[in-house]
Amino acid sequence: MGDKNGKIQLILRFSKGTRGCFIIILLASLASTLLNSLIPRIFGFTIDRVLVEDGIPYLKEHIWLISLEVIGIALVNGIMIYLYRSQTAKAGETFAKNMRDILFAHVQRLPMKWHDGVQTGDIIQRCTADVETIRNFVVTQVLEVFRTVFLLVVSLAMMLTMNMKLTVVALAFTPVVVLYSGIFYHLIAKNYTAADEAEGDLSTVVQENATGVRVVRAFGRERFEIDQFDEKNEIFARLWIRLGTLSGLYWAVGDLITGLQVLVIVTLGAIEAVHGSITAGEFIAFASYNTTLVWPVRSLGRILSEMSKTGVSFDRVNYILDSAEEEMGEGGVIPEHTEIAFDHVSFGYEENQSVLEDVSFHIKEGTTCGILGGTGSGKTTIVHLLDRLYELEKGTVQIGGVDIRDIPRSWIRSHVGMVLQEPFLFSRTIRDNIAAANPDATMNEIREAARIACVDDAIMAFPDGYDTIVGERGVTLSGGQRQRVAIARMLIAKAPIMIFDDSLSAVDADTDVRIRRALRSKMKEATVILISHRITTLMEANQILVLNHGVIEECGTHQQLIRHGGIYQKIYEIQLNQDDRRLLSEGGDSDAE
Ligand SMILES: Nc1ncnc2c1ncn2[C@@H]1O[C@H](COP(=O)(O)OP(=O)(O)OP(=O)(O)O)[C@@H](O)[C@H]1O
Repeated sequence: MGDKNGKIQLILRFSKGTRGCFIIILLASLASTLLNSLIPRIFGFTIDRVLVEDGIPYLKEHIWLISLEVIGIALVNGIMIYLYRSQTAKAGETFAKNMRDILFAHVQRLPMKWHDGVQTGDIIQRCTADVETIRNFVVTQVLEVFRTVFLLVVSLAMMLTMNMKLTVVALAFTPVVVLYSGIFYHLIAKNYTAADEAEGDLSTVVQENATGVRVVRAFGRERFEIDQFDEKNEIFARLWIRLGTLSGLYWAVGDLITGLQVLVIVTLGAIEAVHGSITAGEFIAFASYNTTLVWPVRSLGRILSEMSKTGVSFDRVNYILDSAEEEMGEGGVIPEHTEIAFDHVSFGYEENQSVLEDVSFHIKEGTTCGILGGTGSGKTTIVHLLDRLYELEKGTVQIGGVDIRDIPRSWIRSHVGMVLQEPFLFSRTIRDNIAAANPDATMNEIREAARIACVDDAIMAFPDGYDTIVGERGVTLSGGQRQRVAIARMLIAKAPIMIFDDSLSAVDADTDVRIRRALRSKMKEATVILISHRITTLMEANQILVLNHGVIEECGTHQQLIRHGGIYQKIYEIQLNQDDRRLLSEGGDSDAE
């Protein structure tokens, strides 16, 4: 169940803004309990002192006074219940909102390595279902604890004033209920963990299928995916049925024990009344208080079983909050220029994995460096390290002569602009997607960026133009259009370091040339890394690195590499077909050589 202090601190964090509500709820609950506890006493008093032959004459004549008293109590009680319910709703929703806000903000700041290790469905499960379990417990069960304690104390006090012996008998059942509740507490916790995790697995399958629906259709994998879902669904249902059965058993045993207790008290109470140790009115009031006593004991069991679920959910939420956020490193050293240097860098995402091996290169400020390499050769990894998405293990990476570990991450993120091979666009308008990198950008700037990315015409051809919603709720953009919108998004950030990670792979060779031409002036102002499988994309670069299985095999300008006669030259020969010859003659009026 982890560290109790930690949990209390978490509850305090989540309950910000709800403390006033909780105080009102507690007071209303206390008042309501006290008022309710008066009723059996009034009934007992009426039976013993009013309805009997020698009853109080005044009250006999004015019996409505007793009714008035009961109505008054009911009225005030109603107000208290209203306060209790309305404040509970307010506290509950505020509590859950705080929890979701804190979790979402934290997930945003967790390092890439953390995201690599968890499934999306599991994060969703922790941020929704687990939050709901905790909310439910805190606003209903925790308050129930107070109500239960109030009821127990008040009922016991009333019972003790009437008959000590019967009270002791009534209390004798309590340890039994507490003991069996404790046993169920552990059983339910164990089963709830499995059921909750199964729900996370199920969410992952649904989420992956919703995202990858095209792949599923394209490969005719519907049957396989349905079977896969059925299997997870079956496990999920089985675990929840088991949990339900366990709860059913728990309630049945609980009812049996409490039923027995009531039976014993009514029998013994009746015997006492017959012997005259208590009056008839007291017997009725006592039996009534006993029922009220039984209820808190029963509810104590329920609280324990809910607590076991909440403990599991708390640990699952805490797992996210306990994970260290990315250190933004404010107050570090700010580089004065954007020369990039990798010095003897070796890296693997996992232990004993070697993705980059002793990689060293320099990119002068304002120049373009092309990277060519086969699939999985480590090109994107170089970008990840430069953007400090992963921590370096061996060697150094510098920007402007400063080790990137000394540069604030926020500076790096706002000065390194990136376009990925499969860019992600939000389900918002195209305008919002482009402006995501600079919310203050004017419409003119947005259109200018889109023009350079050669996507303005395509956007204007949509009926809603820049207000066209992208993705699930709107227009589906082609792969090439998405890449070009992402290029526009990067341009709007005006980052002095620009990275194009195979970001023209989905556009045809002609458009590739057009975009590169349009980008030329922007690229001259920046330090650029251009990653591509296509030599025509890279050939204008000031230097080109050829990466093979994480090692830099060749380095030089296009002409130097051709002359060198290595891998680059071979790839060049393979790629150089008729079309490319034409493009080379059009686009190859290079600045580099
Ligand atoms: N998050 C990760 N965790 C573990 N291994 C990873 C991770 N990302 C990449 N890898 C592995 O690192 C190696 C290099 O990947 P990288 O993405 O850098 O290659 P790439 O040259 O960009 O490939 P491509 O051209 O196909 O995009 C691959 O073997 C890949 O499986």
